[in-house]
Amino acid sequence: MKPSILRSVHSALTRGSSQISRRGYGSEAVPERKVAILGAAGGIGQPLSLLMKLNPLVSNLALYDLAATPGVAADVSHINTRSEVAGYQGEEELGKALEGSDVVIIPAGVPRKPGMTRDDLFNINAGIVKNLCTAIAKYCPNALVNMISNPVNSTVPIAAEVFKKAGTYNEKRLFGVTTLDVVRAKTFYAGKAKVPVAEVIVPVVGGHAGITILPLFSQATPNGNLTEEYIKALTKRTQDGGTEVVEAKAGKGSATLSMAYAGAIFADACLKGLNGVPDVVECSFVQSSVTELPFFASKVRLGKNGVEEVLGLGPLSDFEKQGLESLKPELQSSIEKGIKFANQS
Ligand SMILES: NC(=O)c1ccc[n+]([C@@H]2O[C@H](COP(=O)([O-])OP(=O)(O)OC[C@H]3O[C@@H](n4cnc5c(N)ncnc54)[C@H](O)[C@@H]3O)[C@@H](O)[C@H]2O)c1
Ligand SMILES: O=C(O)C[C@H](O)C(=O)O
Repeated sequence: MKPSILRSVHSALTRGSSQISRRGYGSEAVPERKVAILGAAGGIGQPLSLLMKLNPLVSNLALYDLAATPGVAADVSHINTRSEVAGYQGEEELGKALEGSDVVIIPAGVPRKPGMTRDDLFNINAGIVKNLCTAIAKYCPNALVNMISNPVNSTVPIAAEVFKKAGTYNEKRLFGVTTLDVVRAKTFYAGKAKVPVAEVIVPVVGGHAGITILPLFSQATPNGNLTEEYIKALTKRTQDGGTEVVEAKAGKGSATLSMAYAGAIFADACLKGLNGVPDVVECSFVQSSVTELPFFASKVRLGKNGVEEVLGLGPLSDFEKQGLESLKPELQSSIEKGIKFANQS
């Protein structure tokens, strides 16, 4: 990697600490923050471990998986950045990995193969998420939980039910990570609108599967004056972005590198919020009253308690209004499926 590229990756991930410095703290005064990654040896987990090791807001990085974490942790720990890295392997070490965590990121679970929907992962991943969340409730009940494991539309409600049963549920602290949808929407929009990708802002709302992913290109900036035909094509490409990668990988999994990038951006936003950086806003799938659905992705203001404010949808085009109505039945049934699973097993 060219030094200039490394510098921009580093600066994208360090904006939080520089804002803190500008607000009167020395870099040594950045608070201690422990981040745990569950599924750290996987396709997402490894590059995400690397990116979180580059984040100066992290003081302790706990890498947990069923196997192979000693190697990943030894490797990542040689990088000369702030955080101390520790690897934890097997269920008996899960408690130690979680204790004291401020943010827990969960990419544990199986990925799709061509021809599968995210819901086809439910039977395996629902149980994994349930067990991990049971441990989170026990060992770090106040952590912010960043759920990456699919199907996110169901795994987030599962986590909520597990936390409710344990008496630790706080709706401000549970997030479905939908940042990859935003990352894709920005990239695809910039390409078509011929605007600098670094300047693009596009909210993506709804959920994280097929038509439940609703990019709001009518609110995209800079304004690219795209025709309705282009907007429809961009919407479809964003909704099918995960499938595009699954097909290109031809049986070798789903998005890992772009997801690690997206996961690192979202975790960084959570850390900035915890540290009191103002105006940190990201889209996320959270408990919501923006629509009649109990969970919904929209812009969320992050702060010292996690979610400070769930922001509304803003003005929608007719095409987006239609998309919103069409996604509701599928999203509702995925949410109900998660709730039912958590309460029956
Ligand atoms: N939210 C999103 O935008 C998004 C994007 C991409 C992938 N995903 C999802 O992320 C998940 C992981 O994808 P991947 O490509 O990294 O898969 P992977 O198979 O490469 O890695 C998953 C890792 O999870 C580990 N694991 C399994 N059960 C575990 C348990 N009980 N405790 C701890 N670790 C456990 C495995 O050992 C493995 O290392 C999948 O469900 C995938 O669909 C979500
Ligand atoms: O598509 C998948 O299965 C993985 C992930 O949800 C994605 O959007 O890339």
